[in-house]
Amino acid sequence: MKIKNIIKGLEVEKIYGSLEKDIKGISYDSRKVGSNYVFVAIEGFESDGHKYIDQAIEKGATALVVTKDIKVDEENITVIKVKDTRDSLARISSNFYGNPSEKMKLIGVTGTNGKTSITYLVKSILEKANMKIGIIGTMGSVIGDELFNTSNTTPESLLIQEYLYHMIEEETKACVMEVSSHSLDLKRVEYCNFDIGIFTNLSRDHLDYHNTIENYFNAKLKLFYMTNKCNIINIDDIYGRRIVEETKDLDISTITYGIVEKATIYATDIEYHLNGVDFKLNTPKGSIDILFNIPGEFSVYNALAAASCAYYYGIGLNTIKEGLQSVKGIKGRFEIVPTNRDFSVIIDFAHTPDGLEKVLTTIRQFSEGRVVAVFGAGGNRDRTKRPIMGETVGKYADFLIVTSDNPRHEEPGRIVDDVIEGVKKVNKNYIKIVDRKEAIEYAIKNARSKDIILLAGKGHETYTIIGDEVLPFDERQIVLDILKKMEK
Ligand SMILES: CC(=O)N[C@H]1[C@@H](OP(=O)(O)OP(=O)(O)OC[C@H]2O[C@@H](n3ccc(=O)[nH]c3=O)[C@H](O)[C@@H]2O)O[C@H](CO)[C@@H](O)[C@@H]1O[C@H](C)C(=O)N[C@@H](C)C(=O)N[C@H](CCC(=O)O)C(=O)O
Ligand SMILES: Nc1ncnc2c1ncn2[C@@H]1O[C@H](COP(=O)(O)OP(=O)(O)OP(=O)(O)O)[C@@H](O)[C@H]1O
Ligand SMILES: N[C@H](CCC[C@H](N)C(=O)O)C(=O)O
Ligand SMILES: [Mg+2]
Repeated sequence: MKIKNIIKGLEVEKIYGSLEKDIKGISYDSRKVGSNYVFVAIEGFESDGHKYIDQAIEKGATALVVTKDIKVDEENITVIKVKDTRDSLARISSNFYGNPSEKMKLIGVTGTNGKTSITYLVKSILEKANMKIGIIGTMGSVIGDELFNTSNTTPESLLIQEYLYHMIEEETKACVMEVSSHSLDLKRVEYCNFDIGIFTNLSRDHLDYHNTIENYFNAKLKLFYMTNKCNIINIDDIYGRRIVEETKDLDISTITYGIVEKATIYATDIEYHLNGVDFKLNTPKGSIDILFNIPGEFSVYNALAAASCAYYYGIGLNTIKEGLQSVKGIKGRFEIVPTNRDFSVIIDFAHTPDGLEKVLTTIRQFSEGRVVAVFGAGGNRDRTKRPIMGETVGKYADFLIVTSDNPRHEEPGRIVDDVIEGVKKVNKNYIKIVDRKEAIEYAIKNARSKDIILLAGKGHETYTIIGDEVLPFDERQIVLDILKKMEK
């Protein structure tokens, strides 16, 4: 594609050189530049792409998108100066891949907890309505039958556009994408043509990045100004009600959902079980009973969000029911590990105070023995949530094993101490075992009859991140290995 076509709609400050060159690809990482590429220089948090321009040219870049005045020795290099290279990356990536989001139904899901869960529920329902649907999110991107691992929940704009392009090629005409607050702030989803935006809830997380809850909320709010057709909002959440208020003058539909407040789509007759939750799904077009296979009130909210999305697309209640009920479970979300013993082990991705409260209160509803929690907090992430996580778990569990969860570049023992600071506030029995494998082993070896052991924080992850290293760590396997060892 010619440069002049790639930069359509781009706000340009200055251009040097020809716009007639044919471009084969785009990269914002000098190490991944190929022959006849555009290199987009981004000033990041750790480094500055402008420092790597020479390397980019060496590797074959023939055009540069920059924010700084730079001197290029080579002739024949086109330089395009812009105000914001993250925004420009999103614009040119969308152009390069033929603006794929305009050719499909794109659904964005944002909020602190529940995004991944909802994407899989939406996929299940839409598939029952014979729509082929892709996913972009924490557990990777699903295009056709293939899963592509991504390191971010919402990848960089270039990758989003590439994935959407491949979805179109595969005749997947709908995509449900998790839209993180970082991605909204860092313009990864700019120029995405969203049909629908779904809001789950907002609670404490990511203050390392946003500093205040208000900034975090404002980042999420952006999605609901980007949508073209419908906003789907949980109005039992105070921030959900604010979104409805803030967007009330927009010329698009709003569907509200909830259990407590009077909403468009709501649940009644909720009956909780350890293996799921039953409820009546009520819509303006009628009601239907749902037997949902993931337990907890939070699961009712996730199901309502997904049902609202299907409802907007005109999918009938029976199909919605079929789609929701055919989800037998989602990896790492209230996943019960078979132990064949008289105690239970549950793996769950709760990694925020709210997520922990939700999953622990669900377990408490049915526990006959002790509730034992093995958990920690991630390194190089929000520190302010750590003591609150400790306090929350202390409130709802009977015994706490405080351990590590992806220490990244922090000292694991110190992260554990930050969590314990909160545990101490509630005067519960706890033990500090920094090594997570040893912590799990301790929980299992000391399990009593009818105990429920919750392994929280890692969910679907089958690795642990120490420094920059990603090492294998699959809790399912670890539990099974410990049980086997105990049999000997
Ligand atoms: C804080 C943050 O989001 N940082 C993201 C950001 O990195 P950065 O701006 O710091 O990049 P940098 O390292 O300073 O480099 C600047 C530029 O120089 C370039 N470079 C660098 C070195 C080199 O040799 N050559 C070169 O060209 C880099 O490619 C980059 O373009 O841009 C990168 C490329 O898109 C992201 O991978 C990176 O995510 C990091 C890894 C991250 O951990 N992000 C987390 C906090 C995040 O985004 N999380 C959310 C939410 C999670 C959830 O709750 O679900 C998510 O969506 O994943
Ligand atoms: N609607 C909800 N409200 C509160 N907690 C929830 C909800 N849904 C799920 N959870 C809890 O949060 C955990 C993470 O759920 P999920 O992966 O769906 O969230 P997410 O928003 O995608 O998280 P992330 O920001 O890491 O991508 C679950 O394992 C569960 O403990
Ligand atoms: N997407 C979330 C995942 C957290 C998972 C937990 N295992 C951790 O490492 O903190 C984040 O990056 O904050
Ligand atoms: Mg997710």
